[in-house]
Amino acid sequence: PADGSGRRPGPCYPMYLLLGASGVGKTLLVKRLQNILTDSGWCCHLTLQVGTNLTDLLIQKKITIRELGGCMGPIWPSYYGDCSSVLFMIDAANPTQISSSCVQLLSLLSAEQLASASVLILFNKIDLPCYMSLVEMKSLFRIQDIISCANQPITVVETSARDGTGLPDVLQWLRSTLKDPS
Ligand SMILES: Nc1nc2c(ncn2[C@@H]2O[C@H](COP(=O)(O)OP(=O)(O)OP(=O)(O)O)[C@@H](O)[C@H]2O)c(=O)[nH]1
Ligand SMILES: [Mg+2]
Repeated sequence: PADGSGRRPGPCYPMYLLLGASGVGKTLLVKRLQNILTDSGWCCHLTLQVGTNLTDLLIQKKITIRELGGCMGPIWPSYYGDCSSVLFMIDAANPTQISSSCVQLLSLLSAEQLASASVLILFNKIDLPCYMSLVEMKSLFRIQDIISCANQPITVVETSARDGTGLPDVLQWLRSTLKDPS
């Protein structure tokens, strides 16, 4: 039984990477997704590892989400080989972080190991009054150019991990990535 006691720390597939700068809301997102799934009768299992959070969610089948803290940015690429899809989170209420997030996003999109990964970009914290709208973000961030130049299928969502806005879209994206085998 998968009760966690004798569990090896190795990846369970499919593996999703959850990336983004420090404090954008990755850990809260995963907790919220777990709560939504648990409330609707699915079971979840959370494993904590040093520096990385591994979360198993049951969505039709079991998937594993590995959160890599923003402070681990330099070693993100060492996890690319394991993963089938990427969730990249941006704090829409923190304009000063956007250009560095843009650089991180471009570098992950150009990584050879992620060439066939599905990518979900989350603009989080849209509950805050100072958040930038998707229209503003798109022009600042040139998201349209990034999407059309990338080889990966990219989906963009606006979320609030705090009040739950957009989280059904995240779950729907997770399900959709399970449907088309990549
Ligand atoms: N207002 C608001 N606050 C949020 C939202 N999502 C996360 N936060 C808050 O932002 C802070 C950082 O959230 P975390 O989930 O710890 O961020 P993280 O991306 O996991 O950060 P690292 O693990 O350090 O990389 C916490 O105080 C959260 O409560 C959101 O959608 N809206
Ligand atoms: Mg975290």
